[in-house]
Amino acid sequence: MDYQTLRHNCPTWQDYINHDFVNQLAAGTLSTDSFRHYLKQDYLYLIHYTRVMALSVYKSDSLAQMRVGQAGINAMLDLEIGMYVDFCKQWGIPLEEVENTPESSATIAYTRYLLDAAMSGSLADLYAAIAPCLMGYGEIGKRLKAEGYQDDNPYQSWIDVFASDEFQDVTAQNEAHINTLLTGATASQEKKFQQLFDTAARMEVNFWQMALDLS
Ligand SMILES: Cc1ncc(CO)c(N)n1
Repeated sequence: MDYQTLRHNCPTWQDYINHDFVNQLAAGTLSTDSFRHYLKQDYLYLIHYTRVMALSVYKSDSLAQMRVGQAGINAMLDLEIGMYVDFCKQWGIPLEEVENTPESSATIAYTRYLLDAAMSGSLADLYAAIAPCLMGYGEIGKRLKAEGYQDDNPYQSWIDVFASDEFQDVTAQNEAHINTLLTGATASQEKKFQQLFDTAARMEVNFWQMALDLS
């Protein structure tokens, strides 16, 4: 089994990648309220996600596996969370306000699901569960870049992070890593990988919808 098989078999993948939130953001027409809501919830999400990445280091057997986890942690803390901190500055949102925002149900469901999968499963299970997150945003960044950018898009720096060579390098490294981890799995292990992947992708759709609904 490999990453492309998981992606291909996932029933909600296209709903995730082509969600209205993403298309409105790319067109620059997304309401600022929705983006603000997303910004705060995604910041909270990324804190938990980084903890999952740290668990990937804990579950690693080799230095090479640990380094993949390390690159993921760096991408979160330096690239993604760094970008949100900049957005907060630019939009006049104090960081304490973000950190004290109550988590939405969609945020709690997704982050705790990932943490549980990471804690209770194998390293391969962990990567099957986090693959939609990292790989999906990489795919979105690549697509938006290929489609060409709108002038004066207030959300351009969000797109730039996911379209950047740095982020694309991390996703390419992760795809290779996932493929190695999934190789030689038994049928029951493959079933579990797909379930983890599909559930996470479903939660990604809910996450975009939460931002559009301000829920
Ligand atoms: C909900 C969600 N999924 C994926 C990413 C990409 O890391 C993100 N920032 N937020």
